Amino acid sequence: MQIVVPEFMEEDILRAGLPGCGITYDPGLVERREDLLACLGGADAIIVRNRTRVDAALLEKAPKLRAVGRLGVGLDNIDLQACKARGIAVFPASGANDISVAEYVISSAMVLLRGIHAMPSRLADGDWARAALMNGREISGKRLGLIGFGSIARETAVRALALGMEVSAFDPHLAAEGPHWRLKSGQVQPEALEAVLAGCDVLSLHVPLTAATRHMVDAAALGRMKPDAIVINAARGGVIDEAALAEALRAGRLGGAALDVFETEPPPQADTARFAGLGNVILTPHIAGLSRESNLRVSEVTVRSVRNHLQGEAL
Ligand SMILES: O=C(O)[C@H](O)COP(=O)(O)O
Repeated sequence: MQIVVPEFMEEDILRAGLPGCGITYDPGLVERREDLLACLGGADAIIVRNRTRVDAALLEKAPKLRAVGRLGVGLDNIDLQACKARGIAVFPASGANDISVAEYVISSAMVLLRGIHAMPSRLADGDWARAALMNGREISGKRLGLIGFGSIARETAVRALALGMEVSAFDPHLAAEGPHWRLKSGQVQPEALEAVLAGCDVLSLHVPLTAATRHMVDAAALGRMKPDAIVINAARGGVIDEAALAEALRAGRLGGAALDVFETEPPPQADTARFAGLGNVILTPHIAGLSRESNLRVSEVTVRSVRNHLQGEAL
């Protein structure tokens, strides 16, 4: 069996989990599209992160392909319909990076509410800016608003409730009544999108990027929020209108933002320059779901799914 992996993963887990397979592991292959397409002729499975476009052109070059392993949960880089039409199974690593993303959201919220993220460099420059920071806010008693209430949002809510936050969530795919709103650390309040936006102190996005969610948080949505609210996006860049967010921050109509994902990745300089000079912003290079622990879990889950599928089909 032939497995092609054009993006980074835990190589030991890959090789140990697929013994006897021919493995092409080249984390730089994603940058060399022609080379990637050229080595798919005999591939039974491909394992990707979010940068490999698994589209009709790629599938055409992979006539034997039976499985796509996804080292994450976002599937916007994969043509699911084309895979389905060919009978190719797609395996996201559901659940494997939930905790990492949830911890990213909570830690960003705490740091932005307190305003402490810029302090090390200011102090190193000799700026004892005590007065500027003594109005930092506690997370306890604040309201977290979630857009989307899947498993990552739930892990985030569990932690927020344990820290004394109130949590409300908008998810049109879930019934307003039901046990799914009751978590081990408390109760989440289902709300309409408008109510979540208007009532929260911290907004966190947890929806995939689809035609329906593109720019779901636009200038109008941001305009409904409290002027000191924090916006956190560790979902997908296109869900929020980055230009509108930067404008709202610059105009002082929001309290701060943490962005881990961008409309284009890596973002062109003009996109990140929008946030230059803003003291209340954290920008990170799509790492919310990546940690030592989640990298291991994600690789293990993905290898297991691909192996089980290929073995099952071979029987
Ligand atoms: O979709 C995800 O789970 C995150 O984007 C992390 O996965 P990735 O690094 O493989 O994109």
